[in-house]
Amino acid sequence: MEENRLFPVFFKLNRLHVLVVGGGNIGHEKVNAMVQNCPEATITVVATWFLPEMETLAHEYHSITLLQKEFSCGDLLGKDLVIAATSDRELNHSIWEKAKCSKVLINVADTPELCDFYLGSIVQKGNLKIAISTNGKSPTVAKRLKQVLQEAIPDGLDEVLNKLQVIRDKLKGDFSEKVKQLNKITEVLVQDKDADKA
Ligand SMILES: C[C@@]1(CC(=O)O)C2=NC(=C\c3[nH]c(c(CCC(=O)O)c3CC(=O)O)Cc3[nH]c(c(CC(=O)O)c3CCC(=O)O)/C=C3\N/C(=C\2)[C@@H](CCC(=O)O)[C@]3(C)CC(=O)O)/[C@H]1CCC(=O)O
Ligand SMILES: NC(=O)c1ccc[n+]([C@@H]2O[C@H](COP(=O)([O-])OP(=O)(O)OC[C@H]3O[C@@H](n4cnc5c(N)ncnc54)[C@H](O)[C@@H]3O)[C@@H](O)[C@H]2O)c1
Repeated sequence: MEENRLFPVFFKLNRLHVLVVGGGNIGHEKVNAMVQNCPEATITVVATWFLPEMETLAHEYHSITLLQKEFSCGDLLGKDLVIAATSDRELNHSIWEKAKCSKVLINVADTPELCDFYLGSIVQKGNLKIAISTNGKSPTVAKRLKQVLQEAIPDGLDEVLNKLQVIRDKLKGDFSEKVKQLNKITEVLVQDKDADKA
């Protein structure tokens, strides 16, 4: 079976500055995904025009800055991540070239082969977050799986996480003893249901 070799990480977008080039449907979708996860995400969007939905989003989230202009090299200065989401394939390619020269990580929305990272489909329940990737095969399946998991994960799990944090902070002893105790307490989460019935 073919394997997904992407390595998931969870960015703290309030500590990074993201440049999005393109203020149309896809630019809006990507910016919206970022602020839904991190309302303080620092995002600059450069585009020759913006969808009204993008303008509304920028009014709602003050860490979004809209710059109505053509993309230029200088837009990359001080940015940690870039998303090229214009409708112009050649332009997207040239943004990629410039980002590579500047050693900035880039996602090129119309060319998976040029992406240093993909955005995932995201399940969120309180403190829990699960990011899904289909290796770029089918973002629609990722979206559907998100809906399934969102329903399947009980709301009560967040309470479990909060209680476990309290226990974790209280546990004394050396590191391996702490790990042993936490594994014991959480054993119930992976207990075989059939074994319970027996
Ligand atoms: C998960 C999600 C996150 C997000 O965007 O926030 C995401 N795409 C979503 C939706 C979606 N995207 C597309 C459709 C239409 C149906 C279809 O074409 O399949 C739908 C469905 C819909 O909108 O309902 C079209 C599309 N997408 C890409 C291309 C280019 C290509 O494949 O060549 C094209 C063709 C463009 C064209 O034909 O013009 C590429 C990528 N899309 C990815 C992520 C990355 C791979 C993730 C993975 O590994 O699975 C990757 C590689 C790069 C990236 O964008 O990061 C988000 C779900 C949000 C949610 O959870 O609700
Ligand atoms: N990755 C994904 O999830 C995904 C999904 C669907 C489509 N796409 C791809 O994303 C791309 C964008 O699609 P869209 O629907 O958002 O397009 P769109 O036409 O709605 O928006 C294009 C944006 O690019 C901007 N732009 C164009 N030239 C520019 C320039 N020189 N400088 C600055 N901004 C410029 C425009 O001002 C506009 O804001 C398409 O190539 C499409 O194939 C990706």
